[in-house]
Amino acid sequence: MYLVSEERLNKMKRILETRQDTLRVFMDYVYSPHNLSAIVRTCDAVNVGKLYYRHQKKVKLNNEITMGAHKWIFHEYVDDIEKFYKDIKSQGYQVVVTLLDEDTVDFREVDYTKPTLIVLGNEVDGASEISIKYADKKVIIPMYGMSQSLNVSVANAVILYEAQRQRAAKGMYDKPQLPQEIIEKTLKKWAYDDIIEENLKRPRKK
Ligand SMILES: C[S@@+](CC[C@H](N)C(=O)[O-])C[C@H]1O[C@@H](n2cnc3c(N)ncnc32)[C@H](O)[C@@H]1O
Repeated sequence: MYLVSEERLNKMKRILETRQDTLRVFMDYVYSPHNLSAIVRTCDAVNVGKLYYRHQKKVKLNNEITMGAHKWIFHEYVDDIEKFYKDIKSQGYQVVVTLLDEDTVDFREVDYTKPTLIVLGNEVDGASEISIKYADKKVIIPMYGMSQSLNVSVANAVILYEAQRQRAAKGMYDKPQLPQEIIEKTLKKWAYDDIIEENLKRPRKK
């Protein structure tokens, strides 16, 4: 029988204690499973607080898409986009929309140590009109080659690692942002899910 080792439990605890609750990402109609997977993995690596997504077919993040990384990230499907933006702004978040436009600033000019929602646009159409309407900042990653844009998952990584750099420099990975009761509750759930999943994978002895 599989039981969670102390080492694995400590790892789960460390993830929750360094989680950047106030750094969040919204995938605004990003649709390619490959891109979704790469974005989820980078969000996991930087330890973002939450990942929001919406998609025409209400795609559910699953192992096939994310290679398992979605298990460790708090994620939420956005149904009512107006309500979503109103709620997040009322919680004091700045909305930073990534965009290929004239009317943008260099992504490094933003202070990502503030509560921040980073918005990623669709692979073909870019960010939606509604996201642009709610943007506090519109940012661009400068491009000097022939290509007009980066792959959306690459753009996500570039911006998240700038946010990670600024937050680490400010010591924001050194003390927990999540309330203790959320850390404990999540730890219990992760440990439980881990045990169930591992035991289901193991062949039964006859
Ligand atoms: C392939 S791009 C979309 C291109 C689309 N034709 C447009 O004009 O927006 C997909 C998404 O990646 C992000 N992105 C890609 N390159 C970027 C850059 N250089 N600066 C800012 N965001 C970028 C944006 O979120 C964009 O919506």
